Amino acid sequence: MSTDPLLRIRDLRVSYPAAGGAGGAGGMAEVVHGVDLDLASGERVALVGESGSGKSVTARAVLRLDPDARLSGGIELEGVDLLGLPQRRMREIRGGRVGLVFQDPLASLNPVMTIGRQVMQPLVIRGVSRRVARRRAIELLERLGVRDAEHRVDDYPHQFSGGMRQRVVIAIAVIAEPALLIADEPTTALDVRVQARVLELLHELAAERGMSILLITHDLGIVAGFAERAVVMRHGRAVETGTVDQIYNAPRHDYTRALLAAVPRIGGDVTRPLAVIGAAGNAPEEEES
Ligand SMILES: Nc1ncnc2c1ncn2[C@@H]1O[C@H](COP(=O)(O)OP(=O)(O)OP(=O)(O)O)[C@@H](O)[C@H]1O
Repeated sequence: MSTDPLLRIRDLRVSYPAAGGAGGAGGMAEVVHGVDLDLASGERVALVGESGSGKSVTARAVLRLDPDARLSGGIELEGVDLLGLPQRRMREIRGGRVGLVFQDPLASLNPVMTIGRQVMQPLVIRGVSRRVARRRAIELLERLGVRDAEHRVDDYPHQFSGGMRQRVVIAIAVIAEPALLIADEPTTALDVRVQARVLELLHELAAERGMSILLITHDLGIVAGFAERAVVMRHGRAVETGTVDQIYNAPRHDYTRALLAAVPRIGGDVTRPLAVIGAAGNAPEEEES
């Protein structure tokens, strides 16, 4: 049996045209500096780090979503080198073998297309009949907790709440049964209770379908109950990779310790101010209250 990972990223470097011509050769500035990441079939991995650490750029590189980005290194999905594929094949992979969920559900939905048509679309463009696609869309929305989905498929996005819209976005991402779901801060825009439910749904879907998930988050607090492994990113580099248990209980890198210290803990002292992550990656500054 093959032990090849579903996704294998090696020495990934991502550069963008540098503003004002500064930066590296050819006026490019490198923002991701040689990231390695493996994701096994059915595995849930979290990519964690502060804003600007390169998490989204890494995730977007997997699907080659930024036409301006120059990518080097290796990205293999199911043994296929994605960096060598023509754009036509990449379009098949997006929404096909790889589903995508972004932070802002409203921005990801078309305001003038019904929910049903948007959820059906990945199936319809892959040749499934409208009748079958509509049925599958209704079933999936119901599975994701959209009540009365039979009728609500004919609504428009503005008629859905934020949490319900994020379920719709998840439905669009998974309806074609991807092997991998990339979820970039999928719950950041939601209130805490809805956040927990959406993460639970993603977890259940992954288990039911054997789907892998790459969860991108700045919030180490949500990783423990969700992922099996985590990759901690800082300044465009993966500074620590390990099981969630190891990362939480025996972090090796100062920066990981600082991120952990910033997570409010249930049962912890809620009057203590949150730790601030030091600019040089030192232990967090703490203030007595
Ligand atoms: N299209 C782009 N052109 C130039 N630079 C970019 C582009 N997209 C991202 N960057 C830069 O790459 C770096 C990493 O950004 P990235 O969005 O991956 O961070 P992140 O860790 O996902 O943070 P956030 O949670 O804020 O999105 C940042 O310095 C950002 O300014």
